[in-house]
Amino acid sequence: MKIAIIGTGYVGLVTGTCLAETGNQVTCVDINEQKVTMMQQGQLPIYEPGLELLFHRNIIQERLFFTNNLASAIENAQIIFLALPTPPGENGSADLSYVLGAAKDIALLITSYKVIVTKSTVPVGTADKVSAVFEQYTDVEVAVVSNPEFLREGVAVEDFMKPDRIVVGTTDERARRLMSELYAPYVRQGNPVIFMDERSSELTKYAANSFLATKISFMNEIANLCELVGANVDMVRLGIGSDDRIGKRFLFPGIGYGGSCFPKDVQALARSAEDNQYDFKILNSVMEVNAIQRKVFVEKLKKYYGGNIEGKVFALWGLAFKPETDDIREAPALYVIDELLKGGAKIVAYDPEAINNVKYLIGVKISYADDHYEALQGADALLILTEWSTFRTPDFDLMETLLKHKVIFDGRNLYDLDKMIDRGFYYNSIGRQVVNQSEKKTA
Ligand SMILES: NC(=O)C1=CN([C@@H]2O[C@H](COP(=O)(O)OP(=O)(O)OC[C@H]3O[C@@H](n4cnc5c(N)ncnc54)[C@H](O)[C@@H]3O)[C@@H](O)[C@H]2O)C=CC1
Ligand SMILES: O=C(O)[C@H]1O[C@H](OP(=O)(O)OP(=O)(O)OC[C@H]2O[C@@H](n3ccc(=O)[nH]c3=O)[C@H](O)[C@@H]2O)[C@H](O)[C@@H](O)[C@@H]1O
Repeated sequence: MKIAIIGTGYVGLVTGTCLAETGNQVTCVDINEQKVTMMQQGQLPIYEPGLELLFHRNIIQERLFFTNNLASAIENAQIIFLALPTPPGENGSADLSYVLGAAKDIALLITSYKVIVTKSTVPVGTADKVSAVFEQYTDVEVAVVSNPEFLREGVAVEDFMKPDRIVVGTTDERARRLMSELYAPYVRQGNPVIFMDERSSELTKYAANSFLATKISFMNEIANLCELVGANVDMVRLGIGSDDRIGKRFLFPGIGYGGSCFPKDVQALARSAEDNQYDFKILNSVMEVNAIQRKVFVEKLKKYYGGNIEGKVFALWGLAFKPETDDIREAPALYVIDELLKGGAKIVAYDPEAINNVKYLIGVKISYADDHYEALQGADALLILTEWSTFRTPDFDLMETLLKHKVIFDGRNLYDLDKMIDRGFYYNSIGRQVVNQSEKKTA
């Protein structure tokens, strides 16, 4: 099939590459000329595990193309995917200007039937708005389909190639046939392509993200309670997760969810409920808990130093909002950095992939290390903010020689409490007892 993808961010580029992988002819369009030039030269603008191999293979085999010329990209395309940003707009509702603007541009160019697919996360009623744009600017027939994306950054290729499910919202029979054909190679193991109306499909996406965010905020509250009552959240997590009705996944407490989606999507759904005179109480609490969680982490740190962190040197392990990505959008690490700097502390940060994005964003206000051990040199404490696998089994002997004090604040619960007791580290994690309180004297 001939496909056009408008927008080559995390979603558009993964979608385009993975659709080319099953034999489709895919042209990706972006307004960012620098990005397009990079991709035309065979360079990936993002870090996403497993993407590089597929990206190069499909470029070499001439199934994957990049351009900033919308007209040439959509001319022969049967299906046009909109993978454009939907950032928080006024009052937190989704800003549809990218999506509706692109719809208008496309409407002014097309000369034959097209299936227009909204891959971006968009509020209920957007398919109708997009259809209205086409009705206004062209007489050519189109079917506007909602096809939300459920991939996770860091495992995006795997998620796209083997999705748990594919949701397609359409009432147009021709579009339904084309979408079934397009996705058939991805559901050969039997996972469903679930067809529904456009509105239900649009809401499904927000409901999924909001439910997952709710799970995380719930566990963060359980973790906070664990600290007060002397329970261990890891044990509670295992205890409840083995119940199939609850499930083992997405029960990890931490310093709050970040990323480009959960924060904006929970907010957008709450806003959308409000617009419909519905007070979505749970969502408001989910957001409140999430905002508090990163503050709790910084407060614990400050309390340890008697409220004064001025001149302290902190080694930060992890800057990305989650491991296996270079994405720092809404990363809790950015909040922590900001608060530490406000308190007069010094920071030496390390992240395997996100360091350049942080350098670009905040520059020389903090120092950067070339590896995680280098960051520890002379630091008063180590702060773990992203659970990269390279941090999981570090050389503790080496850490002891590098750190000025054996103090770790772990926002991701990477280490075993007994091990830290044996090692004599002051170890403060989430929802578990604080280990080796006596070490505090050394700080
Ligand atoms: N990042 C993720 O993991 C997921 C994102 N989504 C949703 O997918 C949508 C896109 O998200 P991302 O890929 O993260 O965004 P992104 O910000 O990484 O990429 C968007 C791309 O669109 C380009 N663009 C903007 N205006 C354009 C135009 N008029 N024509 C062509 N290109 C244009 C930008 O230059 C950029 O490269 C959002 O609605 C998001 O909520 C859904 C599932 C997962
Ligand atoms: O709409 C989107 O953009 C995507 O949002 C999330 O994917 P993503 O943001 O890439 O990453 P997640 O793995 O979901 O993690 C999000 C945040 O939650 C945090 N998290 C996750 C799981 C957990 O148990 N605890 C926890 O604190 C992570 O650290 C991270 O900050 C969803 O998982 C995807 O299904 C969805 O497509």
